[in-house]
Amino acid sequence: MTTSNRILLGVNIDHVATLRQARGTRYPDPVKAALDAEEAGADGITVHLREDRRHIQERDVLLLKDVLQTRMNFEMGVTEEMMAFAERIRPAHICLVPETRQELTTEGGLDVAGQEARIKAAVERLSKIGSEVSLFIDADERQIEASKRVGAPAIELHTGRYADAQTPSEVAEELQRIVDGVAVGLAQGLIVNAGHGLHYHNVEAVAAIKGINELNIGHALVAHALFVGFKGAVAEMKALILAAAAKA
Ligand SMILES: CC(=O)[C@@H](O)[C@H](O)COP(=O)(O)O
Ligand SMILES: NCC(=O)COP(=O)(O)O
Repeated sequence: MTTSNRILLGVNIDHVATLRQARGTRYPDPVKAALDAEEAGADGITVHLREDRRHIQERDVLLLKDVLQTRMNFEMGVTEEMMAFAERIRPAHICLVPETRQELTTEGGLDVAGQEARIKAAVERLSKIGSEVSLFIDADERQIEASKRVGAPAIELHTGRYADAQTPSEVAEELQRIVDGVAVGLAQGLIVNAGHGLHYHNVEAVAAIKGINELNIGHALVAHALFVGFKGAVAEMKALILAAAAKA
């Protein structure tokens, strides 16, 4: 089991694109946000090219591919269209996520256990282009073990339920679910990332879980950037997670 306190910050820039798409303008440019994030200490840049193109567009992904100094984590649904696009851009990391048109945001984890053959085929196909494939799943032992069986080297635990928890006991219960999930993932030899709904006020407890490789954070950073600028928002988050991991 990894016991190192090293933790990485993946900055998700989707919601810079949400603001742009709201008016159909050329600004704000998520590519500029990515470069600013890198300057402020981001270890990687995450983008989710949704089937409905509500925020990130192909143009963003293609430009990022050329200009990123760090690495791209490309989130995608398991569809033929996305598989073909990923084969074209060959991102360093690919995270397979569940997607439905009506959802406001990604509501739950990918059901790997319920569709092992399909996910295994996708992992095999995407691994051939040299990408490290991770599966965005709930912190559920069954899903983590299935992720190992389908050959994914990495998982990203969905922290949305923890972020949405209201009472202290719910928060503690959801945090424990993530702590347990990390332990199961590490015991399976998986790289364990986490993300979704993480904010300045709830991130430290997750960053303090030993063995987590990377946190992917977007919405809270973009919101805070309105008041302190994108570089400031990223630098603040990075300092917070590094301090939390160092104290653990
Ligand atoms: C897969 C995931 O965790 C999502 O957070 C996504 O990356 C953000 O985009 P949405 O807000 O459109 O769900
Ligand atoms: N995979 C989670 C992610 O990239 C960021 O999610 P959020 O911070 O925008 O909720």
